[in-house]
Amino acid sequence: MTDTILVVDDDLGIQKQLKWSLTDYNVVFADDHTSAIAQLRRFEPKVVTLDLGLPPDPANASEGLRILHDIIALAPRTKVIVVTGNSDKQNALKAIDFGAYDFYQKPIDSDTIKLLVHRALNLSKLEHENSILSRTRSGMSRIVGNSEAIQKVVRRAEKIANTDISTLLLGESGTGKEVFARSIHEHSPRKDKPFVAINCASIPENLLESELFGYEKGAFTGANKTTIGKIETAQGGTLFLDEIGDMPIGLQAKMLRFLQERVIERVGGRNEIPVDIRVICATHRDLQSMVSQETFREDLYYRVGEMPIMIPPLRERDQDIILLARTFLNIYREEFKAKAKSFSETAVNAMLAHKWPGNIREMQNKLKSAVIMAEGTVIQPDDLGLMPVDAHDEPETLNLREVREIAESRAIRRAYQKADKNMSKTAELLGVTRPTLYSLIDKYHMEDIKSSD
Ligand SMILES: Nc1ncnc2c1ncn2[C@@H]1O[C@H](COP(=O)(O)OP(=O)(O)OP(=O)(O)O)[C@@H](O)[C@H]1O
Repeated sequence: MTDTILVVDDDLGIQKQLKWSLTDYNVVFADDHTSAIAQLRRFEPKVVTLDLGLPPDPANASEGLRILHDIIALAPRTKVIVVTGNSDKQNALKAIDFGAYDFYQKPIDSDTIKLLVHRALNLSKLEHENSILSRTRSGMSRIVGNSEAIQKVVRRAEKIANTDISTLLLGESGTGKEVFARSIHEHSPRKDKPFVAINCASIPENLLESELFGYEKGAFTGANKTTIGKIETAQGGTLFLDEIGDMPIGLQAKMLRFLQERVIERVGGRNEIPVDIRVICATHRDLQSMVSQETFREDLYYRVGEMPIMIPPLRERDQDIILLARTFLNIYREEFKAKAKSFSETAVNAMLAHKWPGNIREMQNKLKSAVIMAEGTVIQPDDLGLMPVDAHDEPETLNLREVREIAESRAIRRAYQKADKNMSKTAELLGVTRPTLYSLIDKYHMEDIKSSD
C-alpha cells in the first residue's frame, strides 16, 4: 500500500514541485491550520512536510509552529519535516525543539527532500514495529503474541509468577507451554536459582523415579555412587514437569508426598531431604477425564492444578499468526543469510486459513524451510508447504445470509491483517467508513479486532 505524505504549504508552486518529487507516495495537501488538521485526521500520514511561513503570519513562523504543536499533540508518532526560508535557521531549530523530526531550507531540491521523506518514513515504520514488539514483549519477553487471547494468558502468568502456587499449563503440543514455564520462572523471585525441566513422557517408567528423586549408592545394580535427582537439582528454583499426564500411576503417590510435604527420599535412601521448589506442570492431555478413568490420581490432580493456565492453540490467535511468521522470517533470514524478505498476499491468506495442528512449533518448521527454499524475496504458499486459499474453501451453507456473513467476516480479518491492524486503513481497504467497520465488528462478534491506531 502506498504511504501517504501530507504537504502543508500555501505555495501552489511548491505543492506541485513536491508532488513531482514524491511520486512514490500518495501526496495530499493542506494550506492552513484547519485543513492541515483535517487532512491529518483523515489520512493519518506518517510523514508531514510543513512550511513554517504560513498566513496569516508568513514572515514569522508562529502559524507553522502552532500547526506543528497540534500535529505532535494529536499524532505524536508523526515525523514532521519543517520547511523554512533559507535564512530562518532560528525557527527551524525552535521547531526541532518542539518535536519536529528534521528541517529543510528552501529552495527545494528534489533528491534531498525525497531522501529526507524516505528516511523519516523508515524511522516511523521501525518505531511502529518496535512499539508492537514492545507491547507484545512487555513483561514476558520470550512470548511473542499480540492477540487478546495470548495477552490475557500473559497477564495471568505474570500475576502468579510472584507466588509459589503450583501452576498447571494446559494446551496442545507446540503452543508454548515450556516457554511459559520458563517465563514464569524468570519473573519469579526464584529467577536466579535453577530452572529444571523434565519430560515425564520421554523417560522410561523404570528410570523416571531415580531421575526425579535421585538414588543412593547401592540402591540397585549399577548404582555405583549416590546421585541426586532433578528435584534436588532444582533446589531453590523451579521444577518444570512436562507431560505430567504421562506420569506412571505408581509414581504419582510419591510425587504427591513431595508436593504436600516438601520432602523427598532418594531411591534406596532412608533420610528425608527437605526441598524448597516451585513446581510448574504441563500436559496436552485431559487430566480431568484421566481422573475419571482412574489413570491419574484425583488428589494429585488438585495439588498440581491449583492454578491452571490454558494456552490457546495458534488457529484461535489469528492476529498472532502473521506477527509470529514475520518474527520467524526475520530470525531465519538472518540465520541462513537468505534473501526472502516478505510474504505474498496468497501466502498470508494461506497462513491465516491453515489450522496449525502443530501450533508454533509447526510454524517454526514451515518458516525455516520456506526461508531456505524460497527462490525469490517473496515467500509463496508453496514454499510454506501450504495450499493457496481458493474456491474450494467455500462455506458449506447455501443460505445466502450466512454465506454473506462468512465472506464479510473473512474479508474484514484479511483487510485488518493487511492493514497492520490500523482501523482506518482496514476500513479503506474494505471500502467502508470507520463507523461501518466498527458496527460490522460488533455484528460478527469479532471482539479480538481492536484499534491499534
Ligand atoms: N509465544 C511464543 N513466541 C515465540 N516463540 C514461541 C511462542 N510459543 C512457543 N514458541 C516456540 O515454539 C516452540 C514450541 O514451544 P514449547 O516447546 O514451549 O511448546 P509446548 O507447548 O511445551 O510443546 P510440547 O507440548 O510439544 O512440549 C519452541 O521453540 C518455542 O520457542
